[in-house]
Amino acid sequence: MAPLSKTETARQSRQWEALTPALSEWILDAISSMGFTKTTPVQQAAIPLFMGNKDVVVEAVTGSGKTLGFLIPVIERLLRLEAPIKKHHVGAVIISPTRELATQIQTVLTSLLKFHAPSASLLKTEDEDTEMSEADTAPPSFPPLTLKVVSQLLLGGTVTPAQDLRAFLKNSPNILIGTPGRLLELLSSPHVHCPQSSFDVLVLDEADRLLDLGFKEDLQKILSRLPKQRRTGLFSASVSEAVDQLIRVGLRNPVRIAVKVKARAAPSGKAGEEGKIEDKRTPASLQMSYLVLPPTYRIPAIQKLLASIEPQPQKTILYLATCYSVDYFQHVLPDVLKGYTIVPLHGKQPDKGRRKNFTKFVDSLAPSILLTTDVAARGLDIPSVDLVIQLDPPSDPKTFIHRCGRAGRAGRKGLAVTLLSPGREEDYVEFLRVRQTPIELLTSPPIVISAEEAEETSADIRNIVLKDRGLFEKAQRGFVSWVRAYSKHTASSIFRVADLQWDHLGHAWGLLKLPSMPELKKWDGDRSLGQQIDWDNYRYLDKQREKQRVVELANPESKAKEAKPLKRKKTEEDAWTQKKEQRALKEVRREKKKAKRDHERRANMTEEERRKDDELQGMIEKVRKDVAEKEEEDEFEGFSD
Ligand SMILES: Nc1ncnc2c1ncn2[C@@H]1O[C@H](COP(=O)(O)OP(=O)(O)OP(=O)(O)O)[C@@H](O)[C@H]1O
Repeated sequence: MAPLSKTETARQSRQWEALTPALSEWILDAISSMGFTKTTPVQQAAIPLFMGNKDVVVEAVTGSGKTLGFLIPVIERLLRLEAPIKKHHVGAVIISPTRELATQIQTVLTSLLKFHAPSASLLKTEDEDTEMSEADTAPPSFPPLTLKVVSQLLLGGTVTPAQDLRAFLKNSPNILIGTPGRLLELLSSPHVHCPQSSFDVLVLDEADRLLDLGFKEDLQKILSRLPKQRRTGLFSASVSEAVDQLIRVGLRNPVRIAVKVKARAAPSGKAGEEGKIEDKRTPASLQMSYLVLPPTYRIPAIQKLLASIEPQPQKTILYLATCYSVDYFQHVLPDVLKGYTIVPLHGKQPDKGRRKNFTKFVDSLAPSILLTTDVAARGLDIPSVDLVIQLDPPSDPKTFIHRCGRAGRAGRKGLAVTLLSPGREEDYVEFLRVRQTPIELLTSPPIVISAEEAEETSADIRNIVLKDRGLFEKAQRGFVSWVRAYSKHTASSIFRVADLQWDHLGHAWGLLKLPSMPELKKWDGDRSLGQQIDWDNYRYLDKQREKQRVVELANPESKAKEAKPLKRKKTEEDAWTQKKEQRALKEVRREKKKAKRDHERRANMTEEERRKDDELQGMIEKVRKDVAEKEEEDEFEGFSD
């Protein structure tokens, strides 16, 4: 691949009008009305190449304007075809890993197309919902051979595949934007055509994520349904080795465009010595920081951070490791982080709720915190997010820059803070530095937490849990899922279950006892966490559940009787639990053996060899765990809660 000369790019003017080939007048109008006076560096480099006849692989920091960097060339290419694309033929496909991101791409596309009269005439307008006369709302008509861009959004969970097909047949879109599964379903229909004569361009947004194990198969099937003669663009803030594989499969002599940021590294400490200038994979406007705190100090630290940042953060994203942890903390945090609207968002929420919550966060006028998982790590463009907090670093280090990059977008100031535990987790800082993602200790605002404050917050959380037995169950489930996620960190030599301080974690979560789980088999600490709970009088807030509990408590036989019809399910669950425990035990044993082997193998390695070895082992481990997790999730889906 021929890398683009950076100096050459820098010399060019950053005016939209100066791009060659020149953009259409209506696109220039659209961009100017959006208030974008200059191109961003990635747009400057990618638009002319992708509009011309080049395949591109584009890596540019989060929030740097990649969406327009591919949408403008896609539109321009379709509108420069010699004749309109035939009915039920597709000219372009844009693939995104999440529904939210696909929806966002569609929104940006629509806001551009409003400026293209022939395409705008086919957009559904708000007027359709008003009571204007037909004559007022009738779209202007254009000769049949006028080139137009019509798009369709394809998302799992919203409408059925049959409805997608019906909409396709009715509107005959020439751009499809969607998540891989739904796109594949539509492209598999014999009524949807992508022949060489019509199909022009494919875009993979967040390309590296699309190549992760979960999507790879669908993606390859999609590729097999598209003609080989086409333009292809891969866009992401983190182009990994996996993308290099795809380049070999689907791209022709692509140009690689890498827009990185130069930053001065932290000085070595020697007198008069300045830090070196290094490449950074995160935007200059984003301050990337960390705090080292024991588990019980973390929520008080978040309280303090929110209180000491000036001006007060209006939109914050707080990342947790799992859906079940979000499901638990959404009930606890409103009482602990007072003054903030807490909005939960995770992949196990029903689709309608997920969309509603996302809109609630985006539209909120009050200071709000989106409590979420990696489902909201990539691509989401909510310009008013000024703070990102990672209560847990992500299992996959690639996700790290995407999570942080939800703040500090398009040159706006942002702060991303990652919370690490003292000890081995502190090695994560160096681990990130080597990956051109330097983070620095947060010193301003200073966050100092006393042991009393930490204890008080744990007690507050526990008191919230004590009000509802249902919350206790959510806490237990959330904690187990968190431990499981922790054991799956790619950087497995940094995040080790064996190093976890169970009692501290239990208090930090407000647990009333530690759940019984294989990871705790050999732990001889106090599983009751020093709590004396009157379990018989510990009530559910939910009236139905409480009634049932009281009946069962008074008459244990009725419980046995009631349980009878469920016997088959119970047996299955028991078997599942046993199987899970055995698997986890095996895992613990294997990890121990592996740690011993690794120690012997690495004893004579240089630091560089060790770093490479870490990367390699991490990749192997991730593939193994992804497969195991998928198997386990498939089993788990079979049981209702
Ligand atoms: N030329 C421009 N000038 C100023 N702002 C711009 C320009 N182009 C795009 N933006 C704005 O920058 C923000 C980030 O753009 P976008 O979402 O495309 O970033 P991205 O590079 O795709 O980020 P990520 O890697 O996180 O997906 C958006 O709010 C967008 O409207």
